[in-house]
Amino acid sequence: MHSLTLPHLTHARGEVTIPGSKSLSNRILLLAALAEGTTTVTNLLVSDDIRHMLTALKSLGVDYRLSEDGTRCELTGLAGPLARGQELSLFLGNAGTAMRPLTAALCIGNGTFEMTGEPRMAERPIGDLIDAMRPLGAEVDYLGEPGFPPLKIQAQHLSGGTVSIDGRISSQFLTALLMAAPLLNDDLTVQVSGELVSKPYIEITLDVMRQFGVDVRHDNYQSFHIRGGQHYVSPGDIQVEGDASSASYFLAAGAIGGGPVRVHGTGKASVQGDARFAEVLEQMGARVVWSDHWIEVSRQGPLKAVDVDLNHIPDAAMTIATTALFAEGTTCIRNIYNWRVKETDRLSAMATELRKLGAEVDEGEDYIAVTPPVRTQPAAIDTYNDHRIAMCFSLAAFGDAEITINDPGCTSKTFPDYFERFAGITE
Ligand SMILES: O=C(O)C1=C[C@@H](OP(=O)(O)O)[C@@H](O)[C@H](O)C1
Ligand SMILES: C=C(OP(=O)(O)O)C(=O)O
Repeated sequence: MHSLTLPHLTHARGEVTIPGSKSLSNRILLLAALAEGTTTVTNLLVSDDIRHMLTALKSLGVDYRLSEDGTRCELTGLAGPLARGQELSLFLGNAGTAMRPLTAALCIGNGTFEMTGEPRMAERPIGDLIDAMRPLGAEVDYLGEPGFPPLKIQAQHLSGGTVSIDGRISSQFLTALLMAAPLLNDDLTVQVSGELVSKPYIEITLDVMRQFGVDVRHDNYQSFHIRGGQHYVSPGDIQVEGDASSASYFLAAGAIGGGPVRVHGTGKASVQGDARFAEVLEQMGARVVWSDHWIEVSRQGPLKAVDVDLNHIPDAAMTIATTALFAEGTTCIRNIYNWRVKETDRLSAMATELRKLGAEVDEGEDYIAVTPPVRTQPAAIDTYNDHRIAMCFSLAAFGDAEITINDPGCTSKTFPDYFERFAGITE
C-alpha cells in the first residue's frame, strides 16, 4: 500500500481555491438529468463520487458532454423520470449522494435496477428511505442484509400521499425523497420523525430544487409539502460553489500554523452548512475574516478547547477532532452518532488514530473527547478508505513527530489532489 510521509510543518500561509462541492455537484447533475432543457454546469467537482453519478446517468441514457478537465458539463435532461423500462445494474462506489438520491429517483419511473457499490456501501443504511417509499408503492428488495444495499428496485411509479421518514441516521434519505417528489402525479407530504441530523444539507437540497424551478413548503424542517405533477426546468447555466467541507482542512491549517490562509470558493454567502466550520475555529480563538466568497483564518495566541454540538456539520467536525491536538484543554464534539455509518465507523477510527499520536481520547456512543498530548508521537495513520481521515490527519504534521498517512489516494472520493494543494500552503 502506498503511504505518504509528511514533512514536519511549522507554518501555513497563502491562498487556495477549493474544488467544487460534492453535495452540490451530485444534486445539480441529478436535477439537470430530470429537467427539461440543457444545463451547463461549471466548477463541477472531479472526483470518484461525481464520476459514479455521471456513469449512472450515462447508463440511464442521459446525454452529456464533459470538458477535458471534467469541471464543465453540458447535460441535456430527460424532462421527466430517468427510469423508462430499462433493466440495469448501477455501481455507485461509496457515494451516499449518488446511492440514496438515485434510488428514490428511479422508483418514480419504471424498470428493473440493481443498485450496488463498494463493500462499505453494503454496511451503510438505506432502510429508512425504503420504508418511507413503500407506502407509496415502491418495490425494493434487499439483495444482502435487510436495510442495506445492494438493492433490487422494481420501479412502477409511485403515488403521492403522506409519509413519515426517520431523520435520525442520515439527512440524505429526506433529500432523496424531496428531489423525486415533484415528479409524482399527486402531492406528497413528508413528516420527519426523530431528530433530523445534518439539517443544513436539506437547505442545500431546497436551494438546488429552487434553482430548477421547484419550491418546497416546510414547517420548521418537520413536515414538507411538495406539489405533484411538476417538472424541473433547467436554469441554463449553473456554477458549483467550492466545497466547504474540503475548505475545513486549509482553514484549520491557518488556525494552527499561523496563517493567514485565505480559502476562496465558500464564505458568508455559501448555501453549505459546513461554511460554519469557521465559527468553531473562532470559538477556539482563531481570527476569522469572512467575505461572501472567501474565508481567511489566522492564529492570534493559543487555541483553546471547545465543547460543541456539531450535528449540523458532521463532515467538517472531523477536522475539529484533529485541530484539538493543538488546543489547550479537552475538546468535546457531541451529537455525532452518525459518524459511525459513514465511509467507516469514524468515531472508532478517529479515536484509534488520535491515540496513536499520544492523545487521550474518550469515545462515547455519540461523542468524542480529545485531550492533546504534551508532544505528539510519530505515527503511521491508517485511513480506512475514508478520504476525510486522510485529510484531517494531515494537520497532525504541525505536531512534534513524523506523520505518515497510509493510502493517501483515498482522498479521490472528493479531493484527488488534496495533498499537493495542502503542500502548497504549508512549510
Ligand atoms: O446530503 C449531502 O450532500 C450530505 C449529507 C451528509 O450526510 P448525512 O445526512 O448522512 O449526515 C454528509 O455527511 C455527506 O457527506 C453529504
Ligand atoms: C459522508 C460522506 O459521504 P457520502 O456522501 O458518501 O455520505 C463524506 O463525504 O464525508
